[in-house]
Amino acid sequence: MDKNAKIYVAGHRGLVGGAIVRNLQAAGYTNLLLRTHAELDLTNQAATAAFFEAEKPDYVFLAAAKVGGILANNIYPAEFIRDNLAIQSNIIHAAYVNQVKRLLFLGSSCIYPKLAPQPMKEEHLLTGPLEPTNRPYALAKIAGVEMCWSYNRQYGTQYLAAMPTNLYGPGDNYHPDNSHVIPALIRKFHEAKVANAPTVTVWGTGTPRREFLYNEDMADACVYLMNLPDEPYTRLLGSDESKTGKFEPPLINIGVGHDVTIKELAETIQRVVGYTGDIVFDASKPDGTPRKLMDVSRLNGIGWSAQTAFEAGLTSAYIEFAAQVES
Ligand SMILES: NC(=O)C1=CN([C@@H]2O[C@H](COP(=O)(O)OP(=O)(O)OC[C@H]3O[C@@H](n4cnc5c(N)ncnc54)[C@H](OP(=O)(O)O)[C@@H]3O)[C@@H](O)[C@H]2O)C=CC1
Ligand SMILES: C[C@H]1O[C@H](OP(=O)(O)OP(=O)(O)OC[C@H]2O[C@@H](n3cnc4c(=O)[nH]c(N)nc43)[C@H](O)[C@@H]2O)[C@@H](O)[C@@H](O)C1=O
Repeated sequence: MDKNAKIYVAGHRGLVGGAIVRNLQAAGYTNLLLRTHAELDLTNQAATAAFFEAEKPDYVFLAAAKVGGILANNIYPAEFIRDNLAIQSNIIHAAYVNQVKRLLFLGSSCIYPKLAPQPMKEEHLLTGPLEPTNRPYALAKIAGVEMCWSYNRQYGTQYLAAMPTNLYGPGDNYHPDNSHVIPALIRKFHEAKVANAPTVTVWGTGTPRREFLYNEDMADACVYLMNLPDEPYTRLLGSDESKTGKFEPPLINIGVGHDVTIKELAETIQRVVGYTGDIVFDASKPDGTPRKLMDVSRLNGIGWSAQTAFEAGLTSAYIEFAAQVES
């Protein structure tokens, strides 16, 4: 991307979108196109089409989505499938109509089957049933991958779908119920420390395994992918199955390549926060997928790997959260 290229970051106030903006600005990109949800509702097809027609971005990072943790996915399944299908469909089509050069669509590791072999490779997509707690969201994201692939095949576009593992970091959503596990536990341990509470309750059995990537690393991977030279970028764009007979969607996993149990995660956050009480597990809450570890060899093979050590990333996230609640 030229430093003055017009770059649209959809979802620029979110955990990932915010980090992409910081990454681009630090690298000297000056022509960023940003709209809040209130300024442009991306579920509105006409408004999205008019925005693209007026602004004609060169590159698009599609980081706007309806996002939440295991409970939010369970409580609001209609919103998770409807909003995500609408946002991605409106943006991908408007990008094609207005000749966007490259688009990076962000999906999620939950697109893979609940019991996929571990670590999960890109080729494991659509090889088995999905995890029920997030199937509506996962199906929307799978449709996004298929849409990128279809537009690439029919129209020659250059749309790539990146599938991040679970993310965390500064700018996260710390809602007590709707958030993901890391921000939820940072809040729970901090509040228990302040209140001198004897226990903190962690959902589920503590046995599921999760892989976590720091949001600034995620942003770095996104910008790295967008800036790849034609070779290897075009190699990642998938092949036409009707010609090659191969199932090769334009897909790339983004992760760190190792995981921890929720129990180990809780103990690490307990240490980072400095909470001295006990942890109890509430097995009446869902565990979700038993394990979803990404195979990141495709990403490593093109020269990118995550840099932030887990405890250092958790410490930065906690410092930001503590500053927020104290201000
Ligand atoms: N967080 C995670 O652990 C993971 C995230 N992902 C994916 O990464 C991407 C980014 O997620 P994340 O940054 O965590 O999400 P956030 O919830 O932090 O941010 C989402 C952003 O999308 C915007 N948005 C939502 N709905 C609309 C709408 N209808 N119109 C316009 N803007 C809208 C919000 O705008 P506003 O702030 O103005 O309301 C917000 O900036 C998503 O595609 C998500 O599925 C994938 C795996 C894990
Ligand atoms: C990113 C990813 O995020 C979601 O899938 P998930 O990985 O299951 O997400 P989660 O972070 O909410 O939970 C991870 C694990 O942690 C346990 N857990 C313990 N205590 C708390 C807790 O207090 N809050 C939460 N949220 N979870 C907790 C929880 O029971 C589960 O076993 C989907 O949105 C999915 O669609 C998606 O893309």
